[in-house]
Amino acid sequence: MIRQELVDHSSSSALEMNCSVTSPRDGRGSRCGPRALPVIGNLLQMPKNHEWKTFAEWAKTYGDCVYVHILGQPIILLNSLSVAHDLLNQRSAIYSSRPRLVMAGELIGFAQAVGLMPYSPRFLSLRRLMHKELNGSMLQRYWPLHEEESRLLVEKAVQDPSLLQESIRHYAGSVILRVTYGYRTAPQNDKFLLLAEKVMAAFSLASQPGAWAVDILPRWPQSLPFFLAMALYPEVQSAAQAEVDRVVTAGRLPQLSDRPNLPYVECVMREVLRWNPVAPLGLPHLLNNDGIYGDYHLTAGSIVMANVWSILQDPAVFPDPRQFRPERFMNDKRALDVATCIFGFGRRSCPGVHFAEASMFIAIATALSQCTIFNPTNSRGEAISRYSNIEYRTGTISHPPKYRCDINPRTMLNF
Ligand code: HEM
Repeated sequence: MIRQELVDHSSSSALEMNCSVTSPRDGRGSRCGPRALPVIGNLLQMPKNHEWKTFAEWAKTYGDCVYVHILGQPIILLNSLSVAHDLLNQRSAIYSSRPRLVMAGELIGFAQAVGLMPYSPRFLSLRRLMHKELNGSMLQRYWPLHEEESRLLVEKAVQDPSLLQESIRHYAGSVILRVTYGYRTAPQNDKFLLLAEKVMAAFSLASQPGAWAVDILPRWPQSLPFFLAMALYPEVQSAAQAEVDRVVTAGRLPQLSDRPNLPYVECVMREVLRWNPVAPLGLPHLLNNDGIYGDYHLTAGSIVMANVWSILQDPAVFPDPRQFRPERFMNDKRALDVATCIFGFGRRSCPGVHFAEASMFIAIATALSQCTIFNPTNSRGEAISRYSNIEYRTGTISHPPKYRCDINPRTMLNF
């Protein structure tokens, strides 16, 4: 994934990083990343998939701040929350630009997308606009829309579970097209949704690190892990359904105004986000001034990536991290704080966080109130269990592999 991007960067000025960390105690120098070859640097060591796992392994040898370079482009990999917080949050004034994506940004034309823009006056004014539109009381305007689209999603899922993944994609695209253009999508084969999907696919091909195109078609691929988690953990599903049934009186569907009264469902949503983060390495930041951090001298022009996946798998904060356990968020402020890194850092953190959470929450609550999800199978039709090795797809956006599950309507169907 990084390779493509780094070729785009190979023309950048000779960037140096003093990565030799001298221990103040014994004066011996130690390296802070895998040994690099002349010119190509660490190109051959870069993993081809699931980079976040390799980066977490490197951290065991080289520490939480790992340095690599490819064709002269320095890359700093942050593998713990404290380092990511110190640099990307505390020093966000100099860690908030974006690397230049020649192929996706300039050739294909995504350079004007907020998510890819360098830190500039134009970027700041667009961020301010987004903030106004996507925060506070403004968000409530979208509640009826989220509720209606969630109902349609669950209705479709119950009608034909084999189309679950398509229905979720349709849901995500519909919400955005309605909010952005006031356009209502057709139930099937909507021409604009199909076009948007093609654009996303082209962008993904052009440059994986930027495959987010976040401001064009933000997605909720997290709804996919939700259905999978419920099928794998029926006891969680029952507990969440019991809470929904207690709060949402028979004859109506959940609403976003019910959210404060559904704390367990809230924890289910947090756990869905944590369990397999949608963007395991977030989006790359660019350091635009030299900086000193402890023994490290970090040079302007370095790409900085936080390993969100390894932060969210830290057993000290999330015991048994591979298990889906919403209870871990009940009354645990530290776990809740750590989990905020799912939405990124500092001045580039996701401006759509509250919008995204509202949309996810109501889709989850509606599904829990209306259906039971069970019997998960893989693409070969074999049963999968919570102990199966479910390898998520690699890329800037990490999706679960194709799976199927059965979805039965519950007795009180309110559509
Ligand atoms: C589950 C859903 C979502 C997740 C997990 C998510 C996560 C992220 C992450 C990790 C970043 C990069 C942050 C960084 O660079 O430090 C980001 C950026 C961004 N997100 Fe989201 N996002 C979600 C949904 C949304 C939605 C619904 C919107 C819009 C309504 C949105 C708009 C954006 C924009 C515009 C950026 C670029 C910000 C910038 O570069 O300054 N996102 N998001």
